[in-house]
Amino acid sequence: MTAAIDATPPRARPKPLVSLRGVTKTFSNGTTALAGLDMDIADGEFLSLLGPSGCGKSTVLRMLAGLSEPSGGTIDWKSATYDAAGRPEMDMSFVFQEATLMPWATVARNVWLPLRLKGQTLKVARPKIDEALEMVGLGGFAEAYPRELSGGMKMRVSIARALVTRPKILLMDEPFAALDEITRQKLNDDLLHLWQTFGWTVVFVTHSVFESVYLSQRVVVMAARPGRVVDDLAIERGASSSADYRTTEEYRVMCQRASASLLTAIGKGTPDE
Ligand SMILES: Nc1ncnc2c1ncn2[C@@H]1O[C@H](COP(=O)(O)OP(=O)(O)OP(=O)(O)O)[C@@H](O)[C@H]1O
Repeated sequence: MTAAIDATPPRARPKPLVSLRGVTKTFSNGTTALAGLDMDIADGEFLSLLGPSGCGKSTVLRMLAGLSEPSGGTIDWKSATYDAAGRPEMDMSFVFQEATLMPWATVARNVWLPLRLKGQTLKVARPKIDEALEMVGLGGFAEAYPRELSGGMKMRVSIARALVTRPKILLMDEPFAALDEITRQKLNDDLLHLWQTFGWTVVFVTHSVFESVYLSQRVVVMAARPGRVVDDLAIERGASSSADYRTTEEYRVMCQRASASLLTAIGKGTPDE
């Protein structure tokens, strides 16, 4: 006789790619940027860090990238190999708010940079450069110079430069904050499409409620002084396609919830239940 099978197993939680436990960061001038951060980031997840200026969003990103060490607590990459200095070797790229392109170099040569630093010649790297430029919709601009490009196109080059190493993890620090609304929405759509196609893990820092809810599966809301997590919202997108989602009731409700959390984070309200 077989044992009865529970027909309602608990919902499987995705395996964490990285776990942060009790992470603190105090700078040498005494500023406590983070006070005891606990967070799991799942493999393949699109997670946004949303919060007011100074709540430690960039500090979290920099620590994930290994550019800054925590003062306390642990950052545990579950399946990483480690380099000689004890840092995890991850297929990871960083995109900053500024495109930071070399003005004297063509688009192709700008995108080449990370591979050049790994010792690849332009000739060897070329197929990967062209592939990355195609991915961001700049297939015809390889020989253009940054001065010939709009702000949105420069950011696309910056994203192509991040993608040229074919990373599995993308860390993005307010990449679209300086762009006009229409360009930003277009880049949001294209980023979402790329994420849906390639399944990277994305950690995306933003001040924008609308952007965070539109892009993410999870929005982690942070508060400042000291930096901490105050809410963790799962975004259920349902069946809406990208473009339609912005006009749905689900989107409006989630934006309202994230806004309420953000207002709480800056001390101007209480979150909705
Ligand atoms: N190198 C540093 N030395 C001293 N203090 C720092 C340093 N870097 C950041 N801070 C401080 O740590 C706190 C968190 O900074 P962080 O840049 O992570 O915040 P943020 O949420 O990303 O802000 P913003 O949205 O304005 O970019 C802030 O008070 C900031 O002034």
